[in-house]
Amino acid sequence: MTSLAKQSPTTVAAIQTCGLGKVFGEGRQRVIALDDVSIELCSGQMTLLMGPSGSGKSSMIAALGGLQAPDTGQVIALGEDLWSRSSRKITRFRRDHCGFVFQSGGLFPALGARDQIALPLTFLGWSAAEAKRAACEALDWVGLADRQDSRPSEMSGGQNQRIAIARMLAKKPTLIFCDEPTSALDGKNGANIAELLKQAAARHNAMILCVTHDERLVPHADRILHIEDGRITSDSEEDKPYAANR
Ligand SMILES: Nc1ncnc2c1ncn2[C@@H]1O[C@H](COP(=O)(O)OP(=O)(O)OP(=O)(O)O)[C@@H](O)[C@H]1O
Repeated sequence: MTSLAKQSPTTVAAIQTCGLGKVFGEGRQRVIALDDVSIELCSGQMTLLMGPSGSGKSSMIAALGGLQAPDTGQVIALGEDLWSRSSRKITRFRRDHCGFVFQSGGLFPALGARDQIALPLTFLGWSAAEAKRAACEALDWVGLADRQDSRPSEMSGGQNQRIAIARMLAKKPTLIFCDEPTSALDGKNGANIAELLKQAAARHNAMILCVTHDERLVPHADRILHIEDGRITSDSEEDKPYAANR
């Protein structure tokens, strides 16, 4: 486990897990999805979580992002014991602090880009004017300020994924979880998305945990974790002196 003592003054543990475990099924169907996972993930860093199919990557995002409770262990998120809270408080925590990006952006087919971003913000209680302003800012940030009214069908896969990222970033989440955000994209668009995420981590001092099979993301990452059979098998921060990673 990365010790807090090794962190530079600007990196703060956004999430710590201790002995995280998750099991599905019983008897011969029993699968250990997470096996005694203890890690710390820092604000301002983009960490890749890599591993073979079925190794536990999505289970990890689900446990850390307040989507699915682990069976054992703790998730300390932003200093609070996430899974000891009521489900209502966990939902509020996700809404207030977490951003998610998945393989297909999950955009609304009928909405233009600005409304894709603004509408969910109004559901969070933002005024229409605030939401519109934040949406325009987010579109500018991902380089699509000139496509405010374009619908998903009028844009490329890479552009739609940038909109999905803008939508996630608009509410300025502190904890960002991505599941295969580049797998549907070609090399250039994949690199573009990776760079946007990395800049987001730095600019908003957010923690980003990104599940991927995509080796092309490796050069953009601050840290790489490998997982197999639910256990963390390597951590780039443990493999070399901490200072060498800066
Ligand atoms: N709801 C579920 N019911 C039963 N088994 C499950 C469930 N969710 C996950 N598993 C099992 O837990 C293990 C870990 O699954 P998980 O989805 O976390 O892996 P993954 O690394 O994300 O896989 P992939 O890269 O294929 O998406 C797998 O063996 C999977 O079959």
